[in-house]
Amino acid sequence: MDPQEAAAQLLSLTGLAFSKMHATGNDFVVFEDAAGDRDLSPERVRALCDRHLGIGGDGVIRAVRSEHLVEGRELLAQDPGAEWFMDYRNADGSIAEMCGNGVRAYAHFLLSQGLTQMPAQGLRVATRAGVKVVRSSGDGYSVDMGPWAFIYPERAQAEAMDSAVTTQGEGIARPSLSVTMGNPHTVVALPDAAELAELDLTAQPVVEPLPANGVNIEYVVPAEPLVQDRIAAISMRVHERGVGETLSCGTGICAAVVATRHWAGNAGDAAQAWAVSVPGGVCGVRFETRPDGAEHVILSGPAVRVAGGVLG
Ligand SMILES: N[C@@H](CCC[C@H](N)C(=O)O)C(=O)O
Repeated sequence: MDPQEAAAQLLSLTGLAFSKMHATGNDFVVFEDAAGDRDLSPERVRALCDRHLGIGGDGVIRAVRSEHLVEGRELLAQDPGAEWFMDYRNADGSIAEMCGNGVRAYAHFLLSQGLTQMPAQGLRVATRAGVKVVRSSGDGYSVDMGPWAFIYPERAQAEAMDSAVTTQGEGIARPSLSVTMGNPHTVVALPDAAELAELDLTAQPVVEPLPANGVNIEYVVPAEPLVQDRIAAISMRVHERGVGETLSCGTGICAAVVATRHWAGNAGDAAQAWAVSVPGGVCGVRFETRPDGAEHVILSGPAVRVAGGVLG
């Protein structure tokens, strides 16, 4: 970003109190705007997220009372407990439907700033991908991320692959599987940890076909054997839509588990839970089937408030 432009954008936010949060290294600038008065333009988001000229982050999260946003009011009408809306923006200023690490960081922000308390049945957070329920867990927070779905269900079921991903510096298109967790993901399996470590994710990988609104891309290596002591383990790196490579992506972790389980067939059925290692730490994933038959993905992991400050 141009330094003068960044300075001007930050000046326009003078006095804004913020927290710097992270969840397995996926980092966010989080602030309260209860009444939804702040114009969170893409330029302001880019300035806040700039790692040299701003605070630095993979995204910005604005805490708005649901009643003050059109999307929030719609959710509140069905779910009066969803008092706070997570307004999530990627570092490039684009809007994303959902953020699995962000929602844990957001819950931790609301609780640590005294903006809400943890109800016995869990904290209901309104997002553009619906209401998510966050609970305290042994490793920090767990989130019911809702049901998963294949983006191209027919191809996914018939061929277990539905798209191809070409990564910078590689002359091959690798087969992949596309999953929505409210936001879009394409998952690629790699044979071993060395290939995962060597990937060049400094440029946007090319995905064919590209989902209409772009996609996050996860590269996974399943443990060998996949399941030990009823825990399935995978390692993952991610290139996030609107950001670039990040140290972790919660929705990406869920999508990676869904794809790996699909590929593993019976071998994955023995797993009670999944442990996903990313450069920023480890998250847990498990599945829960609801009475209506829908299979929900439960994501768990830490959330940390690193620091707080005031702009200007
Ligand atoms: N890091 C997030 C996902 C953030 C949004 C993503 N970049 C998108 O555009 O969909 C996560 O933890 O899920």
